[in-house]
Parts: sequence; structure tokens; C-alpha cells
Amino acid sequence: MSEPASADGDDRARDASADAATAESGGDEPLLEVRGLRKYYYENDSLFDRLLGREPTSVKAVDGVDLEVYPGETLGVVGESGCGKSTTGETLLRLREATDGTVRFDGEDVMELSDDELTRFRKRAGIVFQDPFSSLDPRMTVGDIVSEGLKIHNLPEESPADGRSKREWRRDRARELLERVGLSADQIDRYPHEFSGGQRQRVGIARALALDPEFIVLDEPVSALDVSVQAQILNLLEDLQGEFGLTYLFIAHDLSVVRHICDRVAVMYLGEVVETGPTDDIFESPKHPYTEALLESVPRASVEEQGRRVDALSGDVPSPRNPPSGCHFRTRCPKVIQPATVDIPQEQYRGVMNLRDRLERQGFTAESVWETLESERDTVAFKEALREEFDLAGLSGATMDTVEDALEILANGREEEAADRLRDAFASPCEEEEPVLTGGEHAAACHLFADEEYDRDLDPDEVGNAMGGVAGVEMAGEPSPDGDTAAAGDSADATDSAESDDADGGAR
Ligand SMILES: Nc1ncnc2c1ncn2[C@@H]1O[C@H](COP(=O)(O)OP(=O)(O)OP(=O)(O)O)[C@@H](O)[C@H]1O
Repeated sequence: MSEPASADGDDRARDASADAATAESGGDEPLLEVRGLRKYYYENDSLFDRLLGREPTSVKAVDGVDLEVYPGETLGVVGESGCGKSTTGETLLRLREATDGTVRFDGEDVMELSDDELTRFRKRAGIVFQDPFSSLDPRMTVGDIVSEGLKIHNLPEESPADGRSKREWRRDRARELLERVGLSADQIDRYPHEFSGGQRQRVGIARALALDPEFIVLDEPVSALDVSVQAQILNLLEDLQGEFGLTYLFIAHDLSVVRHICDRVAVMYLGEVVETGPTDDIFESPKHPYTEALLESVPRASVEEQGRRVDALSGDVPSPRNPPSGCHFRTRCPKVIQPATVDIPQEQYRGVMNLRDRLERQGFTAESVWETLESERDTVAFKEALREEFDLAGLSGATMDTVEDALEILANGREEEAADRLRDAFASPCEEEEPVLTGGEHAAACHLFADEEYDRDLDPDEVGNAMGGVAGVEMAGEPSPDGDTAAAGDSADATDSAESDDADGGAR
């Protein structure tokens, strides 16, 4: 995207926000503190399912997230679609009930709030949703949408002294807010369909501001918008933060957006935070291989970099129903650690692990490979096809013998046994234990950082090749509950063609 403001402007905004953080916090007390947050969705869990004898299955959308957000700062939460960002945002606001964990807001345990306390919390902490098309009720005027929260909270508490009714007061407040977000007060009686996407998002922001919150979850607030409009909305959000001393949790999958608006970033993968730290540290010296891959997927502005190799991140995205053991990223990681008994180029190790992973997840059968071959039951051609598919051609010695053995078993239609053979010989230390976040202010959950023993000081070229070019990785798809990889570009980018009309700042 084009930058929302000049780099200097962004830096100033960040510095101001950091100053505000320090000033308001009086040090280091977080406004929001999340510990061990879990949210599992249960499927096949209805009475009907039980009558049919179906076992409930859990989708581990959020699986032990720790976060802190300090007053006045913006914490970015990033990751591919489906990694649990929205669920985290909604659960910490108690819009969804958590499965486990604690959330403290200004020292209070949000999970334990009584109804009255929850009502007060809802005034202090709000949300702006991603999709300005579905998040506004089409039957309500924007005035009613913006002032709805005031009405629900029975505001103003007393009748205004100037003789206005409470309703008139609320309408005036809605007018003020519409103007503040760049719309015109006389649009108050219009309906959402009369506005462009960018303007609707302004309405969503005005609604979130109505109760004078201190903290707002911004759930991909610009990803459904045209690029030129994204910059305006981001600038508006930054201005509002400065003016009202707001604290943001900014959810995004687009890292170029995050870089300009966030003070710190938490990177999520399959329901967990895998890296967290100051924005500049994350961008300039990422630690986790997943963060590196995400950063490589950001489009480059410079001409030299545009021609760089950009390949898909290797391996399919696992299902949150049954995440991989140990490090969840190991099935795609270009730096996955080899066992002590194996020492082969990383690219080849990745290939062997990809083959095994596909077999374990029943990603293909021997029969499906045979069907692609022209020659009848030619085992040599069968093995050749798989060597090519999984980049196994350069193997030699004992490693090659083992892989050839597994391919032979596979050619005979014994998929499980072939996977067992590969597991016995090649199991990675990364699959034994789940890594924990370590490293202080800039922390990563990766065995490469947790244990020197594993740090083999990999040759960066090898690593680049191993991930199908870590030097240029593109997220090919999105995590989905069933493990399928959704086609890129078929979701949130429903850009409103009217957006370019909005380039004047929204007011019409
Ligand atoms: N109500 C639900 N029931 C079952 N699974 C769900 C439900 N809501 C979300 N999920 C699953 O939980 C996982 C996390 O979803 P979530 O929407 O939090 O991810 P996300 O990172 O915000 O993705 P996106 O950017 O696409 O919104 C996904 O696998 C998703 O399919």
C-alpha cells in the first residue's frame, strides 16, 4: 500500500504515542494484560450430534496467548488469515467467552466482572470491525448507529441543563462524531448503503468513539478498503489516538500497514504468539522463521527488489483442529532442526519432512500418484515423480537409502508404513516440545533461540533454498479449519469501486 503518511510523520506519531504511554502509565503498568488466553470452538457438539454418536472436536483458534498493551501505545497483532487474531481480539473484550486464561484491564480481571462492571468495561474498551459492509445494520441511519451505544448505556445520565432532550443530546453527539471522523453532520439521517466503504469505516470508528473509550481493538480496519482510502483511515486513527489518548490493539495481516502504525508487534501462528517486540526490531531483525517469511511476503517498492524470487512458503497450513506437535510451524519451517543423526542440506531435509507430513495428514495416496503417470506401474517413474515433487533429487548415502526405501514402500500402497519409516529416521527435535517465548523485550518462541544445542548456524543460502526461497516467500494461502489452503485473494479484499471517490477525506 502507499504509505499512510511520511516516514517522519509516522515516527513522530510513534514517539508521541510512546511518550504518552510513559506519561500515562507512570512507568510500566500495562492497560491490558492477557495471560494464557485460550479459545476453543467446539464442533459436532449439539444434542443432535450426540444422538448420532459424533465426537465433539475442538478448533484451537487461540491456544495460550500472552500479551500486554501499554497506555497510549499501539500493539499490532499480525499473522496469516485464520491464525486466531480476531478471536483473540474478541475474546479479550469478552465478546466471546474464553476457554481459559486471564485478561486484566486497568488491573481488573475482565473474566470475573459482574454485569454492572462489564457494562462499565464496555464503555472503556471498544472495537472497530474489519468489514464496513456487514458491520453496520443496513436498516439503521448512521446517526442511530453512532448513538446506539449511548442509548444502551442510558447516556446522558441526567437531562442536559440546556433544555435539550436526551435524544437531542445524543443526536448532537452523533453529529459531532461524524464531523470528527471526516463525514458531514448533515449525513446523520442517511443509511449505510449511501456511503462508500471508506465512509462506512469512518461511521464504524465514530460508533467506537461514542462512549469515550480508552482502548480500541481495531480488527483489520483497512483491509477491505481501497489502497488510497486505507492511508486516510490510518491517518485518521493516528490523529484520534493523539487527540483522545487512545490505546490500540491493531489486528492486521498486512505488515506494511503495521510498520507505520504500531509501536510493538505480536506475530501469531496457529493460535499462538511466536514473536513479539518493538516494531523496528521485528522488521529489521526478525527472529522467528515465520516472521521472516511474513516479512518477505510484503510487496517491495524498490525496483531492484521487485524482481526478487517470490515463492510459496513450503508445506500446507495445518489445521487448528489438530495442530502439529511441538512447534506448530515446524511443518513449514525452512529452518526446522535436523536430528543429531542427520546432516543434509536444509532444502533436502525440508523436502523429506514435507513428504512425511503430507503422508501423515493423508494429503495424497500412492494411487493418486500412479494416476498421474503415463507408464503402467513403473516404480522407477513413480519414485522419480515424488523425488521431483519434493525436491529429493540431491540425496545421497544413508539418507538416500532410507528415502528410497520409503518410496518403495509407498509405491506398494503402504502410505502409513512409508510415513513411519521417514519418521523413525528423520524426526526433528522441533516436534518434541513446544517452544516458549524467550528473549525479553524482543522474544521468539523457537527452539533455535531456546537452546544453543540446536543452533547449527545454518548457511543462509541453504535456508533460502530450503523454503522454496526464504529470500522471497509469499503466503500462498490461509489456514483453514480443515487444513485446506484457500486461494489467495478471494476473501476480504472486496474493494468498493466507489472508494476512489472517497479520496478527499470522506465528506461528501
Ligand atoms: N465460530 C467458529 N466456529 C469454529 N471455528 C471458528 C469459528 N470462528 C473462527 N473459527 C476458526 O478459528 C480459527 C481462527 O479464526 P480467526 O477468525 O480468529 O482468525 P484470524 O487470524 O482473525 O483470521 P481472519 O483474518 O481470516 O479473520 C480459524 O481456523 C477459523 O476458521
